[in-house]
Amino acid sequence: MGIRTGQDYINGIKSRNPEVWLNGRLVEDIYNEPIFNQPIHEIAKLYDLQHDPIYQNDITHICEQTSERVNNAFLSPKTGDDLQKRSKLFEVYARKTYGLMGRTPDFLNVVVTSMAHNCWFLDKYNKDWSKNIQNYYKHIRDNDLFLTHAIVNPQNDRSKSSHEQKDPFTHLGTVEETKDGIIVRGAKMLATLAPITDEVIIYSFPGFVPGDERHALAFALPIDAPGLRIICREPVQDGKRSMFDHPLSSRYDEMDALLIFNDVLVPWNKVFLYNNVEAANLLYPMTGIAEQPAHQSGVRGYIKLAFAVEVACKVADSIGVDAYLNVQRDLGEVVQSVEVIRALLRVAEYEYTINEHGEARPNPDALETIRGFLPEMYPRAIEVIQTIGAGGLLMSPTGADFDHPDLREDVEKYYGGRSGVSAEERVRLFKLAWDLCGEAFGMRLLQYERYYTGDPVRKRAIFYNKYKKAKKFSMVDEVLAKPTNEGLETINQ
Ligand SMILES: Cc1cc2nc3c(=O)[nH]c(=O)nc-3n(C[C@H](O)[C@H](O)[C@H](O)COP(=O)(O)OP(=O)(O)OC[C@H]3O[C@@H](n4cnc5c(N)ncnc54)[C@H](O)[C@@H]3O)c2cc1C
Ligand SMILES: Nc1c(O)cccc1C(=O)O
Repeated sequence: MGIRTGQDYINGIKSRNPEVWLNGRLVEDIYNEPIFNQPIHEIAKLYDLQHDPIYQNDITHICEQTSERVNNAFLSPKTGDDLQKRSKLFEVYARKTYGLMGRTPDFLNVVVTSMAHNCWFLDKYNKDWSKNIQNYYKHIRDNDLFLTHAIVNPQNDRSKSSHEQKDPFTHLGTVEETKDGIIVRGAKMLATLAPITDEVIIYSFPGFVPGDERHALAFALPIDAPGLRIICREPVQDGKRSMFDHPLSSRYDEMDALLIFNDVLVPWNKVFLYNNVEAANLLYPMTGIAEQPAHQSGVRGYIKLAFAVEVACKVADSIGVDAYLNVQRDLGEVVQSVEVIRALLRVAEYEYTINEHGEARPNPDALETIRGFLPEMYPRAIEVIQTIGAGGLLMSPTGADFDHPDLREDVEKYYGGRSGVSAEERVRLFKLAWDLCGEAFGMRLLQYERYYTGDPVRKRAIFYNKYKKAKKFSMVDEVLAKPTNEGLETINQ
């Protein structure tokens, strides 16, 4: 089949009936559910880009194995040029969604591509796991599927390991083996976009300890697998909000969900790892599924930060406050933060390495530095929007006020910006800014940047420890090894 259109994607959504709970009710029709409908259309637009002659060559390629056109997320990067092709895809998708949708189809398709490319790792433990991931990769590539994932255990008691939780099946685990596959029970979080995807892949961040064997597993399933329950977080919009009043939250809200597996059968051919703590802990560091999606996150995060910074600059300009030194300083700072991320991305993409398995990997230090700083830079950009927009962010009238003839004159007079900025221009800009920096939608976007990659505190600590091992701080040793009487000898002669 190869690349799908937006309509193909929508037809897929309509053909399935996952068990999705939203606000205490079972959603009967995912496509027509107002809260999901617009985000479905935003994803569909990305699928359509694959057929758009302006974008097609930038985001797709002809598959060597099938001679069909497939998305660049399925390209196993072997050269720097391949990394560039991927980068182009990430940038196109991110620009179309302003970086606000983090888990567009490219993200997990890159994860599975990397796992399959590094099947040597699974091969060491079990040849079937390795074969299964390779077949799964072909399945999602050739059917151009959209995946969600859940790699974190629910937060019940973080001071205890999986097998120490009150109920042994709080964290997802295997109940039994059957001739058809494994039966799994328990929960996993936090599956972004789950209700509007085709399939789910389950694996874990490292952290299992001996005793956790039943929880150490990886597999994939269709999103409507019998027994899989999806409980959505409270929506940040009702699906009926006006695009005038909420230009971002009405379009780009990515629903997040908890996945509960009520004795779900995972067929053997979809099991990628099972009953093995060591393999489950090494999957993330060994198969490129940290670095390859971090490239997507880096490009997407760059666009999102650049977008927030543009909003800050436009808000300042629209009310003439960017004439003040303090405002210029803040704007200069956040513009520089965008430039820092842009530069780091170039380092990541050009200082790549080819590993012994022939896979091109972007520079991990640069990507990890992005992952370290974005959770600080993005909230700072949001703070700058809040500070510069100040009370005006809360004062905006609604689109309905603009439409009412009795209010028109007041609205035009009192809501306009600096000379040349009409009331409608300014109000629409401020509403967009408020979606980003004040609404629940914007706060979720901020929380996403803080936590999408795991706990930033522990990530930084891991980075430091690796850096220390690799660099050994040899310049200091070198200078200290110099003779302490070097200069004195010549002076005394
Ligand atoms: C908007 C959003 C979307 C997301 N989408 C996805 C998704 O699609 N798929 C997915 O799998 N995940 C997703 N995530 C989840 C993400 O992977 C986790 O939020 C992240 O890994 C952090 O884990 P946690 O939220 O369980 O926090 P916790 O690990 O519970 O941490 C909570 C706090 O306790 C501290 N803490 C906890 N344990 C320790 C420890 N051992 N040592 C020191 N400090 C500790 C942390 O520093 C933190 O401050 C998403 C998260 C967000 C916010
Ligand atoms: N956050 C990640 C995820 O959810 C899947 C794969 C990789 C990551 C990551 O940031 O490393």
